[in-house]
Amino acid sequence: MKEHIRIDSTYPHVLIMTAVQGEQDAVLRGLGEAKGFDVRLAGVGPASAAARTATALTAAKYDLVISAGIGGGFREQADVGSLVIANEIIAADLGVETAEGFASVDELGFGSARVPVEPHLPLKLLQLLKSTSIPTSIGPIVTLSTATGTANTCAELSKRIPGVAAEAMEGYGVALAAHHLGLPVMEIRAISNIVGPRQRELWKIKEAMQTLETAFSILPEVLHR
Ligand SMILES: O=C(O)c1cccc(C(=O)CC[C@H]2O[C@@H](n3cnc4c(=O)[nH]cnc43)[C@H](O)[C@@H]2O)c1
Repeated sequence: MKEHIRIDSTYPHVLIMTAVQGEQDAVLRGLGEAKGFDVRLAGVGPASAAARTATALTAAKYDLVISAGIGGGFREQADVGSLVIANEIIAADLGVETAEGFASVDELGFGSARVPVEPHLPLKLLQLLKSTSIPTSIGPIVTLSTATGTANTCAELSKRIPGVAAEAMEGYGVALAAHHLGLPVMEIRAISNIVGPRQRELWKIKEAMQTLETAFSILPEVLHR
């Protein structure tokens, strides 16, 4: 008789938050029959994401929370078609403007605009993604309530946050709700466009959804399932 070896997962119940339905569908296609994952809609922007993640976290017990979807990549850090896994999730517009420039809530002493991520999982996912053709990088992902639409804002963000790899609009909200409950977090973004002057017609949404699907087909293996 075949012997079945059971490997207990450190993360038996995982909550995945996506902004919109298309992203949710891509993640669900990737996960396939994998057990232990709930994929919920966060809505667009950090406030909606925080509120809806907090609601989901009061309704059930989870061991890991992931913000996932498409995102903008910073030139020379993350190309369209690539995947970025966060090593830090940063609310890039949470602070004040001063005559000397932007000052974050950290500098003002009002909490932190940065949420640390689970340190081992990004590298494990990166390693397993080597079996695919998806270029993958690990770096800071910023959350903004207003998506960047000019070269000036893009340059300012790159200067202020060294190595910033991607931007999206929900990560910090999802991460903060999880962090308040002591839960580990991740953010995974499939790059649909380059951050800078807004050129919506150039966004490669279909390709980014395919990248997202592939990443989530690998994730159960990363979490030992
Ligand atoms: O038009 C569509 O078919 C479509 C399908 C799925 C998603 C969208 C979105 O526009 C989602 C917005 C969502 O995407 C993130 N995102 C993507 N690129 C950026 C960016 O350059 N800067 C900030 N956010 C970006 C973001 O998280 C939004 O929630 C459309």
